[in-house]
Amino acid sequence: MISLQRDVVIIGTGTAGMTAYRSALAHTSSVLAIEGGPYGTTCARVGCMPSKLLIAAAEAAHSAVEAHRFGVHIAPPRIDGAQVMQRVRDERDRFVGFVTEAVDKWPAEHRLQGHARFVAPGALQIDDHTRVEAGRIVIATGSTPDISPAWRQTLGERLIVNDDVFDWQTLPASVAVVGTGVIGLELAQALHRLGVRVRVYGRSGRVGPLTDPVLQALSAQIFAAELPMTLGVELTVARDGEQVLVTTPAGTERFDYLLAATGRTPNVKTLGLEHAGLPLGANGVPIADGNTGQIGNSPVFLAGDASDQHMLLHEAADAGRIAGDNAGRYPDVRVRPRRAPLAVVFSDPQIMLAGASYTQLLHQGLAFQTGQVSFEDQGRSRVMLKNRGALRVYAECGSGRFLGAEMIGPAAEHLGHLLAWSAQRGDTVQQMLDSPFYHPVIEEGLRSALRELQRALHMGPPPVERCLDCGPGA
Ligand SMILES: Cc1cc2nc3c(=O)[nH]c(=O)nc-3n(C[C@H](O)[C@H](O)[C@H](O)COP(=O)(O)OP(=O)(O)OC[C@H]3O[C@@H](n4cnc5c(N)ncnc54)[C@H](O)[C@@H]3O)c2cc1C
Ligand SMILES: NC(=O)c1ccc[n+]([C@@H]2O[C@H](COP(=O)([O-])OP(=O)(O)OC[C@H]3O[C@@H](n4cnc5c(N)ncnc54)[C@H](O)[C@@H]3O)[C@@H](O)[C@H]2O)c1
Repeated sequence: MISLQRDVVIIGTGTAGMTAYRSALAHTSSVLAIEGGPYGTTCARVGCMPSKLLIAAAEAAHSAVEAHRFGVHIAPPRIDGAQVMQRVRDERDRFVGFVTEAVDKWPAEHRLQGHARFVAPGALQIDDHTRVEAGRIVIATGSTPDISPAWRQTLGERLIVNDDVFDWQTLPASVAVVGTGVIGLELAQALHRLGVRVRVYGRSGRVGPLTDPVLQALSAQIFAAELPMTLGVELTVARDGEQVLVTTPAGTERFDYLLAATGRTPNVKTLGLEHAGLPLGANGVPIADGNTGQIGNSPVFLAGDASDQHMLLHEAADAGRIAGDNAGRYPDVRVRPRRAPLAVVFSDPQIMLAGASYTQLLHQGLAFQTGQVSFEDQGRSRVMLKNRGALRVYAECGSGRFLGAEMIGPAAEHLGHLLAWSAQRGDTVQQMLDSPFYHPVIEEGLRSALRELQRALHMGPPPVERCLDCGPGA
């Protein structure tokens, strides 16, 4: 057994671990980053990037199918599944290559491969080869898909998760997608548009992460119009040769695979936390301060998906930076306020939540008002035949301070940024309305929603129907 001592040890070299490493290095060169799996990060290997590559291929196919609505007639697209998956894997490998190149440049004494677990407070064992005494530790171990053990036993390799999809050599004929959260929605729609027979199964009637009941209902309606869905049911699964049978009260359907998109669990169960002397929550995850990453008063910090908070790339990067900096400077731990919340789903139409969500506002007990725009008749959206969905914006009564927004509709990834930036700056609705709006753009729809909001706050005139400065189509 090799014995090592380091000022700062980071467990996990995903996005959070890599930013933690760089931040800790600013304080000490005695840093060790331990990786139990392949280098390359979840985002690049099996997450954000390959999923967006698959979605991009699906968008290309869908544009061809929809072209006739413009009077442009092209033959139905022929989808070459092998070529689609080849591009997904090639581009994915390129992104992964950028990450592994960065890790390769780290000094060899800063890297160690193996699974880390606590054997005592401040002491880690890596597989059966190394023991490390650490002054400070950052836990950045990420998350893994929740999989029902019973389904795994019944279905064997016919039960798949996102990781498996991005290693396919070609597209299968059929997939049952279980879960109507972010991963389920993005992957089910992409596969459907690429010609795979898909059915989406949901335990609840909810589709996607929107919390505003008006938009949640619209989301369910929009996606159910395109995707075969069976919602609000418990299902049973069986295996028949190389096929999966999914049974609900609505009947039994046969698929090549069952894709579990039923949530993700922080990777903390095999960390030996019972030996770490840390305060743990009911779910077994250490209780950390979101603005410092510190777990209790200990020299141990938590970052990224492992914290079970905001499982998003930019949040993992920020949390890693904060945790690494504080681990490096410990005991001089500093508070780093977090950015305004922002989440985007890359479905069509896209979904976004910026600033406080509707549900958060209800829980906070703030007096707020709502403005809304439908994209059905919105000028630019209609021009592009992207006129589905709605945006709802929220602001505080009395001050007129913009608080947040939720949306399903065109260009939500871009509107989400504008709105998260406004929420972070603490803009008032009036300040937002005083900003420039070009014509004809989807942002004019935002202006209509803000005018309605300003009126609901009793801070502005009644909005003019079919407003003149918007040209035809608000
Ligand atoms: C399909 C999919 C699509 C996504 N799309 C988006 C998106 O579009 N936008 C977005 O913002 N987010 C997206 N996400 C979420 C985003 O990928 C994650 O939030 C982010 O990658 C988490 O980074 P992390 O550093 O916490 O974890 P990871 O990158 O998973 O890193 C954790 C590392 O710790 C290692 N590890 C675990 N346990 C140990 C141990 N005991 N010892 C040593 N090493 C260990 C693991 O091997 C891993 O390398 C997506 C996720 C998925 C699954
Ligand atoms: N665009 C993005 O930013 C993006 C994309 C993908 C993933 N992510 C991140 O990854 C996280 C995990 O995604 P996810 O989709 O796995 O989780 P999720 O929590 O978003 O959704 C899980 C869904 O599965 C359902 N479910 C759970 N058990 C079930 C069962 N037995 N039968 C039927 N339905 C069941 C839940 O009701 C829920 O709707 C996301 O919350 C997000 O933070 C982000």
